[in-house]
Amino acid sequence: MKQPLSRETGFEVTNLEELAPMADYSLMDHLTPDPDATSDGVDHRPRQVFSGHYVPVRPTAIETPEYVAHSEDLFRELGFADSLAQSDDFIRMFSGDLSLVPEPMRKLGWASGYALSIYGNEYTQQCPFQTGNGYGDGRAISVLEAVFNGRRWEMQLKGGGQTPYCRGGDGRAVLRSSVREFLAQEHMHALGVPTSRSLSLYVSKTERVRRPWYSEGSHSRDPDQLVSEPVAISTRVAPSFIRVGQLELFGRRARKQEHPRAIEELEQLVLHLIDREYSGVIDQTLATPTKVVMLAQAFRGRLASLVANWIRVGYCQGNFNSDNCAAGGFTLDYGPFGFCEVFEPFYQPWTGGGQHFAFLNQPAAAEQNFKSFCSALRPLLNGHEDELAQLDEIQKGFPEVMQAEMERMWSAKLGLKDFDAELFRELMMLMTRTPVDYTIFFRELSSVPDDIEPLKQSFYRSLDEAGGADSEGLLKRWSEWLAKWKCQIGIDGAGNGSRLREERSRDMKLVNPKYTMREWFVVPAYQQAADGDYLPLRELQKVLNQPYDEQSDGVEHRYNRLKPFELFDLGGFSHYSCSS
Ligand SMILES: Nc1ncnc2c1ncn2[C@@H]1O[C@H](COP(=O)(O)OP(=O)(O)OP(=O)(O)O)[C@@H](O)[C@H]1O
Ligand SMILES: [Mg+2]
Repeated sequence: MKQPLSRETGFEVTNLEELAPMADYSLMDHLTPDPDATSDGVDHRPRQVFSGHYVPVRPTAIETPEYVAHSEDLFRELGFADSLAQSDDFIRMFSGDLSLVPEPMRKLGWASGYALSIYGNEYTQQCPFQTGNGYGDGRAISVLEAVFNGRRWEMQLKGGGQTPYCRGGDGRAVLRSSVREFLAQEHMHALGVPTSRSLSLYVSKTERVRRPWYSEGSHSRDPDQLVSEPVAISTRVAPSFIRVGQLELFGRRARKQEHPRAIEELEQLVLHLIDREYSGVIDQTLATPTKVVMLAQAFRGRLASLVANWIRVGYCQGNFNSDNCAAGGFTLDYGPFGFCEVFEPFYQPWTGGGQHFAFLNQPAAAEQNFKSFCSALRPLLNGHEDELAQLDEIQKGFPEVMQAEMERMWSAKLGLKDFDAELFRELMMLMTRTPVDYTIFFRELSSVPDDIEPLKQSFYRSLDEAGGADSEGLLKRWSEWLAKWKCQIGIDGAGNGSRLREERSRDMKLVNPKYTMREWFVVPAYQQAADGDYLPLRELQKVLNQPYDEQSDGVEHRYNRLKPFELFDLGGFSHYSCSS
């Protein structure tokens, strides 16, 4: 039976009245609001925001909201009863209507500005004013900060209507993209990858918007039609939503001395970040320059580990700009992402993304974001030569730290104590040339097979075919590789069922998931959800939330499968042009 986890309170939260006392808006109270914002928060026009950390905004509720799903795991962690997700006042709040929330909850949310760097290059033209002052949360609005079971969380609606940063966009998210983000966040959490979390998902029964998307069976790279889709609001949860891009906005303003409080606003934001994301590792009483150096060091470690984890589970972020890079070192912004099925080193599901954000280029993209992060901090170290030199060293050391994380990760995936570069290189070659399914291959390998027969389940072409399909002699090379690998993991000659072999297998299965979020499972789930049938989505949610478990035969039969050939190169399945 499920235990209520709310240890402090000893009961599960079943309605907003019980939740309200946990609200604590320290961000709104300690950071600076935009001085030009209207007090009622209904100023939704695109405009320039010159200073302040956030704009108070009233979300625009979606019409006739209906419950789609919530995260039972997160609800349990927060001490919420599952019934809360379908209670009227909770649905109202998390579908964007704050007008009736009980005090001390507030009827205003907040949106933040951020800057954009793409692969380390600063951009300002992406906002309608060409200054960068109109860029930020265009459709993300935080609505609550609260402390549950001793942990502080910020809750943010995605698709909650226009903000001053909307750049003329409608501020909405469609059900399709909301389902993808909702499922992916909890799947990543279950995979053990740091991420923003999913709280809830509500769809409008009547409100729709038009978005470019693919017609059925389209092989076009770009969407070939405009489709009308239901709007939805998903709520995501994290200790903070501070992005590298947000630090950059304030860093750039400080660097250019754009207004008299620019440096102070940068410092406030950095201290807030430390408080929210790094309080366990950075002592509050230290002087700011020391804190800044420690922050860079801590973020470097988290970012490198995060990206190594992405690669471990086959995740490609797709659009790893600085504004999609959370300063807390977790995954944020599930837009044009995808999970690698056929192993391709440069897998990139987003057609607009380019190779620099492709699967195995993510460590290099992370390095660029880290460079942007360090540049944003630098104004705080003006006149502190020692700390500046330390920051430079930390920045320079990124590739080495990243490489060490990658080697650790590959070693774990392969059950090795130490990284073996030659064994790894040969494997990459075989995986690419065969080619294999990334998830199925590593999971099958985790069973420590006697020969390559079980591994063939992951092959996307049958090398056994008559007619010279194996002209490169790959099967022989696979067998040789397997023998070498077994030798390296120390089970060469160890019989089936030997203790060592069992141990290796168990450890490898803890890092090599069996189930992954294949887009062709997700497409029918969001299509049926658009027709009002949410059961397929909830079934998929259950499967993806236990990715390392064997699960039932039925689940295995349906979900542990190679991508069907007819879905290759299909728009919306294999690639997408945008995500909104
Ligand atoms: N429909 C929309 N209306 C207003 N702004 C939008 C809309 N879609 C995207 N934006 C804004 O455009 C920018 C780039 O979009 P991107 O796809 O990176 O983010 P996103 O998916 O909206 O959100 P996030 O990064 O918050 O997860 C963001 O600042 C985003 O807020
Ligand atoms: Mg984004």
